[in-house]
Amino acid sequence: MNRTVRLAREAGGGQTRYKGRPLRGQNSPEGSTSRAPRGSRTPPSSSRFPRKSDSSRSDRRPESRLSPHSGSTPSGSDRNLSRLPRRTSEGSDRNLSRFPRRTPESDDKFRRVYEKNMYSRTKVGHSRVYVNREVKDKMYGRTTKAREVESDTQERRSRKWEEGGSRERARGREIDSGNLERRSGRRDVGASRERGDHSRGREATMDTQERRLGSKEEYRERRERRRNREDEDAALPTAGPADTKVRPFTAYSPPLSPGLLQSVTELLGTNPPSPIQTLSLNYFFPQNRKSNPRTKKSSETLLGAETGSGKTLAYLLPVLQSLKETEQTEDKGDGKQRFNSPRALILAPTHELCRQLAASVKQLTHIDKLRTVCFSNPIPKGRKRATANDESLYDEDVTPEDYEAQHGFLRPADVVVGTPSKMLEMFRLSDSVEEKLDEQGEVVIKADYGESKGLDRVQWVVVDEADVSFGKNFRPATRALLHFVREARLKALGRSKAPDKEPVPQDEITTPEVQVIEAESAEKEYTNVTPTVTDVPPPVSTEDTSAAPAEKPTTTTKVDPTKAFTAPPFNLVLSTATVSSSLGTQLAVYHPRMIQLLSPNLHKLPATLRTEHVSWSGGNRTADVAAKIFSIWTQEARAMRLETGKRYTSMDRSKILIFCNTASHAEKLGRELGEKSISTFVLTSESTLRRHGSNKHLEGFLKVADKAGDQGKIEAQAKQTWKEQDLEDKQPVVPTAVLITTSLLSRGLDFAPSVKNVLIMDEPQNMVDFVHRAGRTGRAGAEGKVILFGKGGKRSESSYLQELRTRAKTLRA
Ligand SMILES: Nc1ncnc2c1ncn2[C@@H]1O[C@H](COP(=O)(O)OP(=O)(O)OP(=O)(O)O)[C@@H](O)[C@H]1O
Repeated sequence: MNRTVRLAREAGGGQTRYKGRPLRGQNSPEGSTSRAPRGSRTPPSSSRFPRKSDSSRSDRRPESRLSPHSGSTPSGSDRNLSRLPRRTSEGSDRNLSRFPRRTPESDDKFRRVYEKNMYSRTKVGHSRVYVNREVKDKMYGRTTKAREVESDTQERRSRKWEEGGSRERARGREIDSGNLERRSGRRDVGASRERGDHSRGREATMDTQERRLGSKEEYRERRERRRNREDEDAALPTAGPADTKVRPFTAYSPPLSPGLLQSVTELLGTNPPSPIQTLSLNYFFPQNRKSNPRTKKSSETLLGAETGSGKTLAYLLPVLQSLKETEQTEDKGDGKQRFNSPRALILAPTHELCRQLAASVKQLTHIDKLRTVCFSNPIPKGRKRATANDESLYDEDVTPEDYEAQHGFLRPADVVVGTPSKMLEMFRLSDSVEEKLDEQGEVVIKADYGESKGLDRVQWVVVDEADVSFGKNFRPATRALLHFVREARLKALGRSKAPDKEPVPQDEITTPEVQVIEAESAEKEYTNVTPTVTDVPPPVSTEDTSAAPAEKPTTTTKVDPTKAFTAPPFNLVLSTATVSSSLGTQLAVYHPRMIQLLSPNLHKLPATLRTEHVSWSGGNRTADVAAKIFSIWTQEARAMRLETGKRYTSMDRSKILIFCNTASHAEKLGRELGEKSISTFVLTSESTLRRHGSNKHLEGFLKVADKAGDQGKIEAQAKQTWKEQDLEDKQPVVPTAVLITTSLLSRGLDFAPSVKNVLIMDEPQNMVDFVHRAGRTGRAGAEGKVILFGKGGKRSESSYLQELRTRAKTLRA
């Protein structure tokens, strides 16, 4: 016999296994009470395999596992063969009745399979030998942990196989007995089994299955019918399996127009869609999906995904595609209608974000030519600012008339971007909106408004940063605007009479077929989206209770439960990185049918974002911040020298974003860092720069929504300018690399990848605030770091910060 095989037998035991279970004809080597130790090859005990008596088991247990180098040959191959199950006089009958007869061939086959599984071929010196896996692990330094994991997996598989087997057998018995009963009228099925009449059982099983399933075609037809029925039955919003297979953007064209596809390619190159984009595209363009598990129409959708995950594109693509598709039909009228009103409204909480979103829309539609107006870009075309301080051109002073006359929404506008209150003002809906509780404790939205203009064609309303827009400060304006759009749409659809009482038929809405998806795995670690009884605001009704003055009527809008549950006559899309408990409550009460598309990493920090906690030294806090900033730049300089051998200049410094809690604190920090030769730029809600209607002052910090590579070009240009100035002035010019701000800039803004560090100086107000501040870096797979100041000994660190530190760890993706 071949030497290598002999070595193998010596090294191992005589237990014969196949895929984690003992081979047929062999009794389980496991003891009746003891469980197999981890890492051993013993299969879990199973009633399927009869156990041997203890004495016979001890015979079979290997004394030692030997190294192939030991050269000792304990009792050789014969001994191993003798370990194969022996038929004891007491067990043999039972074995014979349950298993096929053992033959030399079958024994040989078992041995081969056993060796294949237990042993592996390896090279020792110049010869190839079979060695026991455990020995091999030791030879190659494989860790016990790795072995344990593998062994656990095998054990699990083995158990699964056993369970599956027993289920199968039970099912077989059922069918078997039923069939036998029918065929021969015999009730005593046990008798036939005792006689070993298994062939009849098998036949019966096959017969029954064939009769049950019918032909393949019949089966498919039935399956199709069942699926269709499920589609009809699926109540909204039901969870269905999400189609998360990543396809390139090109796979969505059509329906994505070639123009949009080209713009996306210019922006992202060949990058595939992010997970939330895949969810969204599969949902809004279901015709593209191969599997179509459950589809149902819905006009309300929530997109939830971590910061920097590409939610903007996730909602813009379906909206812009839909606008492009319906453009033809819209233009068919008298040719003028299109110019009267926008077809999509995009709401965002800050002017900075509105401007950035508008720039993104413009970039995406520069080929398809959809017109975009941003109400936060107030300077009318053709007018130049007289002086830098020309107050008349600030945001607040731009009137709807200005827009109408020179810039505005009465000219072609497919998409309008703005904050909710600016929209109300520009559409002449309201100067003031407030939410109050009336005497009965019901929520009342109070608004003064003029004639509702220009909202009758709105097909899409997108609410970005939905948890802020539906939060305490913005809710009255957002809800009021949604109310007015709804009214205008119903009027346009000829349903102005008692609109609150009857639900709006879905067919009248240009809603695409949608897939109902809810990612189960979404972490809701620190927010509770299920409203509690105390959370739920009182129900809503619309009722005119106050007499309206002739020109500017005042309407008190009560929220009405019937109205709250009817679908809006337009598509409503909310986008957020945090589903806060108050947003959850709002959705449960006002939009119970909303479909939620949630990325599995919702409420997690981006995977590429690192977190650092820094203690205060106990002295001047500004000095600590300055020290941190210099240490960041010093590290960068060292890394650059090592990697490229080049000298690190002030132009090479990465950008740093610092968050404070108040405007005054931000201003003070800016001043003090300036004294330490750190050039900073401070932007808070009180800064006059904000009112100039452009994001120019944030240039270098914000990402430019333009062709891929343009960001790099812009930064290179900026560096060049600095260098030229430097030469001209013969003065060292230090570009501003530190932006100090408050939570104002923590929402939605897409900062450039050069913003690599975010410093959180003051304790964020809550976890949501922390997630958004931290999320300004580490975006779209770029590296980033968030540094949270305030860590100290247990005494100096507030309990809140301690909690935040612990939770930040759990937020790792
Ligand atoms: N598929 C993609 N591949 C690579 N980069 C992408 C992709 N989609 C979007 N991006 C980029 O990711 C960045 C972040 O996108 P976006 O601003 O939409 O994130 P977000 O999820 O809205 O973040 P936030 O929650 O902070 O608002 C943008 O610069 C965008 O160009």
